[in-house]
Amino acid sequence: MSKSAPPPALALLPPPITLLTGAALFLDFDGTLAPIAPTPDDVAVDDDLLALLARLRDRLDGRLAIVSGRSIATLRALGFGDFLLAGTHGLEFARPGAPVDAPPRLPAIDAVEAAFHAFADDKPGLLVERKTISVGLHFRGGPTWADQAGALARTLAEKHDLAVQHGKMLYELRPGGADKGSALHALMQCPPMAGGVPIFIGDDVTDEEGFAAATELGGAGILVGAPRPTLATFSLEQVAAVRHYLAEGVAG
Ligand SMILES: O=P(O)(O)OC[C@H]1O[C@H](O[C@H]2O[C@H](CO)[C@@H](O)[C@H](O)[C@H]2O)[C@H](O)[C@@H](O)[C@@H]1O
Repeated sequence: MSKSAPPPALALLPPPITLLTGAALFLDFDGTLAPIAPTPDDVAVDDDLLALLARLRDRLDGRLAIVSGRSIATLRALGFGDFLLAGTHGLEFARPGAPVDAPPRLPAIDAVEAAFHAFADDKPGLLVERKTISVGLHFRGGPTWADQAGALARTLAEKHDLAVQHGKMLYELRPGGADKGSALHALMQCPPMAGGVPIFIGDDVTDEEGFAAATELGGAGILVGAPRPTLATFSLEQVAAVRHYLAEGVAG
């Protein structure tokens, strides 16, 4: 987690298009490249988005990576197989066509998954998301369960020595020791990202470490969504604005 507390909510300016010149671009997925949907499986990636990202990556001499809470297996299934990827909040990495560099799935994650199911399965609207090396408890369809879901997540995290990742209507349990900021630092050490100015675009609290890391290295964060306390420097109001901004970057 970042050591600096986010400042109070301010209305931030949109990023200038010149910010993309020489950028090493780090893009969150859910809520940034694709609108938030009722469930994780309701999200699809369209060919226009993949083509736009491929053109932008070429323009940036390869310096474009997807940095997501989704697992790399899921990112690849969604269509991002040709891109440099960091998955599960900075725990997994993969280059196009190469094996995934990730820690093993811990037995504790299976135990948490069973406990999540025991809690959620008789409660309409709750959803347990099985992920490669983590597990999520979604309450978007049952928001009245938010407090109990959070209490359960924290109890299980302490019992099994895992990290709690709070997302949008989601508690996820995963091994600790990484976040999107550490992912950015790691990717900036080697080609193709090394030598660029890091720009991180994201919408969620899980993206704040990415904003902090990009800023530390002389770049900037771009928050997607309404004003809130953030370490980002700029903002774009919604997914459509992100795609428009990236398209402007391709056009130069
Ligand atoms: O880092 P991201 O790429 O933003 O991924 C974060 C989590 O995104 C997904 O959950 C969120 O999006 C879902 C689909 O829009 C939505 O239904 C859910 O309420 C959100 O929390 C994904 O399911 C998680 O695994 C990711 O960690």
